[in-house]
Amino acid sequence: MSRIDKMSILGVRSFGIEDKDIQVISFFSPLTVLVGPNGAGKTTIIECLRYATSGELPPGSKGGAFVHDPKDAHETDVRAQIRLLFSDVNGEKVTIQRSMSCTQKAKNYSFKSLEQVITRIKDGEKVSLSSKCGDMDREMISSLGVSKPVLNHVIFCHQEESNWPLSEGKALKEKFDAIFAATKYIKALETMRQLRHKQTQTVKECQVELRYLKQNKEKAQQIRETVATKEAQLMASRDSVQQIEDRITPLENQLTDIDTKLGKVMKLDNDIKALESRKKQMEQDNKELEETMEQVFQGSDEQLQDVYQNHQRTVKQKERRLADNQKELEKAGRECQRLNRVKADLLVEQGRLRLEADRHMDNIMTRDTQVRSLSSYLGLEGYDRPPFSDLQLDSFHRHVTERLEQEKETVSQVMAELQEKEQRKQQSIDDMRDKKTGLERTVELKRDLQGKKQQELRDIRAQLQRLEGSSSRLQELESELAKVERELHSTIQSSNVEELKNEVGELQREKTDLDHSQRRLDKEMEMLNTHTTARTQMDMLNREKVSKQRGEFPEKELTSGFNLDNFELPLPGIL
Ligand SMILES: Nc1ncnc2c1ncn2[C@@H]1O[C@H](COP(=O)(O)OP(=O)(O)OP(=O)(O)O)[C@@H](O)[C@H]1O
Repeated sequence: MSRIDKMSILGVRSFGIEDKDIQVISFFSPLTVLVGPNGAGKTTIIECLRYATSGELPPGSKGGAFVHDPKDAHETDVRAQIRLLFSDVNGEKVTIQRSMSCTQKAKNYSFKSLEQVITRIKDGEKVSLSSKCGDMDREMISSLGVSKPVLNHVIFCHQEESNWPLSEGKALKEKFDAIFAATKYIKALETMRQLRHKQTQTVKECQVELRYLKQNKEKAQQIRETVATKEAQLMASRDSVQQIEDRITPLENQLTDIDTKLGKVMKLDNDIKALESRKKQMEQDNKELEETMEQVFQGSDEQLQDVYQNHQRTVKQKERRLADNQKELEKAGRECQRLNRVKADLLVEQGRLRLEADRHMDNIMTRDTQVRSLSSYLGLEGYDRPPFSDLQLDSFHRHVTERLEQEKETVSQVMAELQEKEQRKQQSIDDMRDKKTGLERTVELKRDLQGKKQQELRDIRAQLQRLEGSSSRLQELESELAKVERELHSTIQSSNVEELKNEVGELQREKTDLDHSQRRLDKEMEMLNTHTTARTQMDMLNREKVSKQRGEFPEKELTSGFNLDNFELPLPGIL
């Protein structure tokens, strides 16, 4: 069984933040009783025990209320630390240290959970485990052998939450479920049920698959047997094929011999047939010769042989002549073809030339017409009746060339004159352009001057308007001044110089005062003008307001006028 030995507290709630403020509480067996007046810190000790063991902060202290108030400590940043020494379920000594900080911000506090360290003594050496809160809480639960809900709701139940056994059914059940870890069992049971369901499903699927696999296996067996039979058949067939092939080879050789012999036989047969037909032909020729023969040669065989040879020579000569003649005939035929082609080309050329001749005639006629018209235009005589001879044409050409030269000269003269004129015009255009630029610049300057003058005029008008108000007062003052000056004059005449000087000084001072008052009055006038404008605006706004209340004006008109937000009220006492 685990047991808590000691706990030190620093910077939690009313516990101080300095090292000297560390409080160490020792716990006794079998019972420790905390006694003290209200606000002494009993609850804080229980809260610290709860936080150290389960990592749970007291209710309502998330914003840093669990840490000593930085305002009380006159610090911006306060650190708190709780250390707990306890024996774990195995009786080994374990220390847990949890730290927090609270920083004072402009409006609130910021709470931060800092380092968490568990230290054990293993084989005489200290082993520290620094880890995140979640891991630390799990480690504490396994070390203490008590679940978190038991720590929070039973052992270190906060006094503010101590009446949870009286809470309503659902919350109570949840608490009990958490304390007795029933939720875990329910979850485990649910998980087991789901697992069982899944496994049953898997078994069913596996059984179905097994059936299929068995069928497949039987099929595979059958196929394997069939394959073996077929392979044996194939082997047997291969042997028989080999045997047949062995027998076929000599037969093929024999067949080749037979083919060769058959070819020879057929050739001989053809020879026989040819000889027979030749024999028949010769017999027939013989017969024909016998029939056509007029007289039978009566000489000897040698004579016949001579005659025959002579005849043969004559025949050969004739054959040669025939061949020569045929060659010549072929040559003549080729020449004839070539000549025909030449004839065709010549015919084409003839047609083309005829066409050209026609065109030439047309050109001549056109030329003559043009010569006639040009001669009449140029006033040349002797070119009225075409056709014209070469002589006539030459003289016409000469005349025309002369006239052309004359015209060219005239044109060049005219061109020179025109160029001269153009240069003069260009010069005058340039002058005009310069003048125009100068005038434009002058106009611009005048316009600027006009603008400035207009501005000045506006200023003067404004000044005049301002002065108009005070002009009457000015007139009064001027008349007063004139009166005073008259008085001064009369007094100078009637008084001595010293008195007069004094009086003059006084009057000058008075004048200065009057000047001041005049300026002040001017300012007042200006102000009055401003206020009059403001009043007019105010009246307008009031009128608009009244009209709006009556619903006379449309929305647009109401919003497009003065903005009431920007409107400044006139100075009090003036209006
Ligand atoms: N954040 C804080 N900073 C400084 N002091 C605090 C802070 N929070 C509470 N305190 C002070 O700590 C004390 C509270 O102590 P605690 O509630 O533990 O006393 P208690 O002995 O349990 O009192 P009770 O008998 O009334 O329950 C009060 O004096 C309170 O003013």
